[in-house]
Amino acid sequence: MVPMDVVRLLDDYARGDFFLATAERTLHTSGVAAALTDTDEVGLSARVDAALAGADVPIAVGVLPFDSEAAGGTPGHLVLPERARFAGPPHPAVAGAPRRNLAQPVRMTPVPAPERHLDAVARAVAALRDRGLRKVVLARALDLEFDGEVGPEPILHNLVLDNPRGYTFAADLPSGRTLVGASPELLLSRTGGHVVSHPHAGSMPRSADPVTDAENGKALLSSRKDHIEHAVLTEAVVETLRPFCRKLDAPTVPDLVSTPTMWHLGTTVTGELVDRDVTALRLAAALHPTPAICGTPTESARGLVAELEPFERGYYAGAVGWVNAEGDGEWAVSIRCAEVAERSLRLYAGGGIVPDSEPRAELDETSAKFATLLRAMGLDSVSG
Ligand SMILES: C=C(O[C@@H]1C=C(C(=O)O)C=C[C@H]1O)C(=O)O
Repeated sequence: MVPMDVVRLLDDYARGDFFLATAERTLHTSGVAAALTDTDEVGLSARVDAALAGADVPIAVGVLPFDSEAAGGTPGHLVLPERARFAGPPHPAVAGAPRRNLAQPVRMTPVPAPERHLDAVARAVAALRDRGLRKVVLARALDLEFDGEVGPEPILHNLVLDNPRGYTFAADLPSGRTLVGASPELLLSRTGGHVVSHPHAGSMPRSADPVTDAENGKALLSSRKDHIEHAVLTEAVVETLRPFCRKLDAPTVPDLVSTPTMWHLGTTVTGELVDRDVTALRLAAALHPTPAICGTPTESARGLVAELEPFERGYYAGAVGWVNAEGDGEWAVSIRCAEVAERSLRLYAGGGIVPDSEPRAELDETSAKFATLLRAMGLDSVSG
């Protein structure tokens, strides 16, 4: 097989396609041979297996929502494409490629207003204590409106240039909108019997000043609050994967992970499957929603999210990825992303709240997380 040129794959991406770039490979698919949409993720996974068995192009790509049981029922949505092409990773090949220019928005509206988010965090802290939760993840949105059409293509292009690591994606949604983003976080990958998850929790912003930047990384490594937030997550991932695995390893101390905009605590969990019939999609559905984007215990946290956030998350804080006929695949947590409509965009950013969380620091953390998308759009970070 002639290796595909990754730059061409990126240039070929157009609204409606699927694109996922990682440090190891790039995937671009186009066309729709079959589309499967279901609010039952385990059922969806079985339907995808059946469809893949007879498919000409034996891969399925798509998205899982944050909460398929939410009012309005956002379904999981997978497509068996007409064409699928893999290439090597975009970096370093794309280094030096020119950035694309985007129109400036005519309006930027935080949802809710920053003061309301501060209030929601304070209420979340109180609810954790009153209801006995260990953690909840609260998000906010930022709406950008434009005079003319804004396509996902230039945003994806700039995100790929900006993010040498992680999972940079564009996925078509059932609404015809596009989810575009650059997530640092691997929910699950499966290669043969080998599974990997790289959950993230605990955050500090990067800084342009090298001294402050190094201090922020160090502060995160020694923050008790962030280690608690992280331990809740790792425990849940290990517990969920354990029944599927005959061997499972998770280091007891997390790593310091960096993206161009954030520092995080991350733990690489690896395992060997008992049963190779369990696909990457099935495992992703079992793990999702992790405490990285929901909380612990899951159901109470999901309820608190619905009470305190004034919007539906849709496909933000869900999962994006692919699975093939062998059951291999990779699924990233769909964060650091935006939903792109014709003339508007909704960005999302959230953070884990534990009993020691400070509202102001949590608001600032979400502002820092918006920067992944804002930078790709040629905009400065928002404050507040
Ligand atoms: C929820 C988000 O990020 C998640 C929350 C984190 C945290 O609370 O420290 C860290 C990484 C992500 O798992 C987001 O970016 O929107």
